[in-house]
Formats: sequence, structure tokens, C-alpha cells
Amino acid sequence: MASKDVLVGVIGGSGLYHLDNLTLVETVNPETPWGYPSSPISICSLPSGAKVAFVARHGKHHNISPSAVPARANIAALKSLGVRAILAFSAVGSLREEIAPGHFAIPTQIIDRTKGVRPASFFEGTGAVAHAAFGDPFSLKLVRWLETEVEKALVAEGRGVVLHKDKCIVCMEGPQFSTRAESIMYRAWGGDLINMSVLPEAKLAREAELGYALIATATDYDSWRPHSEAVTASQVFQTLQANANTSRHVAASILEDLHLAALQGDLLSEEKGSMSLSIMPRSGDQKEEDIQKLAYILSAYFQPAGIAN
Ligand SMILES: CSC[C@H]1O[C@H](OP(=O)(O)O)[C@H](O)[C@@H]1O
Ligand SMILES: Nc1ncnc2[nH]cnc12
Repeated sequence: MASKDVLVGVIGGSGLYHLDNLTLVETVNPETPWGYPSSPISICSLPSGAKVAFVARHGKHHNISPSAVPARANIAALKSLGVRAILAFSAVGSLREEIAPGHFAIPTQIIDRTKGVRPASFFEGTGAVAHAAFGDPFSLKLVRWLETEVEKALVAEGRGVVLHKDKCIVCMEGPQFSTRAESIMYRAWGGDLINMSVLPEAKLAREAELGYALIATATDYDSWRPHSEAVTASQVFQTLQANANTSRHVAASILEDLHLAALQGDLLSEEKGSMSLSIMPRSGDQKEEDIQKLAYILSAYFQPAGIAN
């Protein structure tokens, strides 16, 4: 198992199956109480020697569909490596004219249109009940930090990629894309972007007390434009590679500073201890197997018998 000095985890989405300019230190594949992650996790070192962890959400060969991503194992495995902040990348559709394919966005809100087929809580199947706060589904301090740093990285790249802020992302079930009627409805609801992956990832990161933010990379205009073709996978592929290259550039530009910011602590002060107010008080009286399972992600609140504090 890698040492616990990996503070930042990166989740790569469609098109982003590896990062650039990093030295591979080791590959780990931790078995968590929720199974194995989507792919073995690459632990890479940055030029300073600091380490980051990378996991490909759909597997390195894109063989896991969005509804089947083992999101609990991904988040739990990253936490077991010491990760405190997750930077997730996602290919998204745009529900707004001004967010053109090729643009990037950092959303601050989510509308849940998943259909209940994805396990969405670490507490599911245990006797413990918890209600994590999710009004602000992304870590706002991390989001604000990223807005500045990603913008700088995009300017330095010089391709004119625009960054949009304070957007609302709809997470649909898939794997089929939306109908035109749904796409129009999401716009009326206030949705700006759409993907199939941000949930339950963001909810699970919150339950595990991890900072979590999404860099959304627009690939298409979904299906709301009256005189345009509805989105197809081949449209998405046209932008995917360029977006992945820019994502790798952004990651290479910001990861060193993100590691330092995570080390200093203030950036992630919102997450630390947040679940102490979410676990129902009587849920302390648990079966040993549930305590052991939950201790994997929340050792501050669940202590297996025989392990001293
Ligand atoms: C390839 S189009 C639909 C697919 O792309 C996005 O994946 P990810 O979020 O992992 O980049 C979207 O969420 C869908 O899963
Ligand atoms: N239009 C779209 N709908 C859902 N997920 C997507 N990922 C990329 N484009 C998408």
C-alpha cells in the first residue's frame, strides 16, 4: 500500500485515462469494503516529489458504463491512500449557447436525474443512518481556488479555452442521451451543463469528508437546439481529445500548488469533521461488521473493537 502522503486524487473521465508530465511511482489496487476501484490507481510524483493519485472513472479501456462505475470503491480507495481533495474531470453537454464545445466550466450546483440504480451512500446496507449536508454539493473553497488557478492555466496554454463559473450541472442516468424534450426541460429548470457521472461521486466524497470539485469540459450542445442535430457519441468524440489534452495541461499546471494548499489545510476546512453532525446519534450502537466497514472511510466516528483511539 502506498504511504499516506498522497493528498490529492484525480478522477479522469471520458477521454482522460492518464495524466502527463508525472513520474509513475507505483500502481495500487486496494480492495475496499465496496469492492475494487474502476481501475488500478496510479500513484505519480510531481516534479517536487509530492504525490498524486489518478483513477480512470470508466476504467483504462473505458469498459465501465456510467451507471456501473464503482463510485464508492473509487472514493474509499482514494481516501485509504490519504487523499483529502479530489479533482474530478468530466466530459459534459452544454445546455447554454454561450458554453461552446471546447469550453471548460467549474459548476457549483447539481440537479439529480439519476434513477436510483446507483448505490449512493456508504451507509447503505449498514445499520447506521447519516444525512450529509449537500446544499452546496461541491467544496466551495476548493472551487474558488480552482477558478483562479484553472483560468491562469488556460490563459498560459494559449488556445483561448474559456472557463465558465457558478454553473449548474444536471446528472442524468444514461447511457442513452436525453430526448429533445428533456434537454429543453433541463434548461427551464436552470441547468447549464449535463453529464452522467457527477453523482453519486460528489455525494460520496461529502460522506467521506473529502474536498471535491469538478472540471467540466464541454463536448456538445446536447439536444435542445431546435435546428441542430441532437447529440451523438460521434459529436462528443470530435472534441474529446482536444479537451483531454487541455485537461492534462491544466492538471500539470495546478497539481503542485493544489498539493501545497491541501497540505496547509485551510482549503479543506469545510470538509473536516462535517459528518460529525450528520450521523444519527443512536447510530453509534452498531454491529461490529458495520463499524469495520465504515471505519474504512470515517475512522473518526467508527472504531472497531480492540483498536485504541
Ligand atoms: C462519452 S459521452 C457520455 C459520457 O461522458 C461523460 O463521462 P465522464 O463524466 O466520465 O467524462 C458523461 O458523464 C457520460 O458518462
Ligand atoms: N450531452 C451529454 N449528455 C450527457 N452526458 C454527456 N457527456 C458529454 N455530453 C453529454
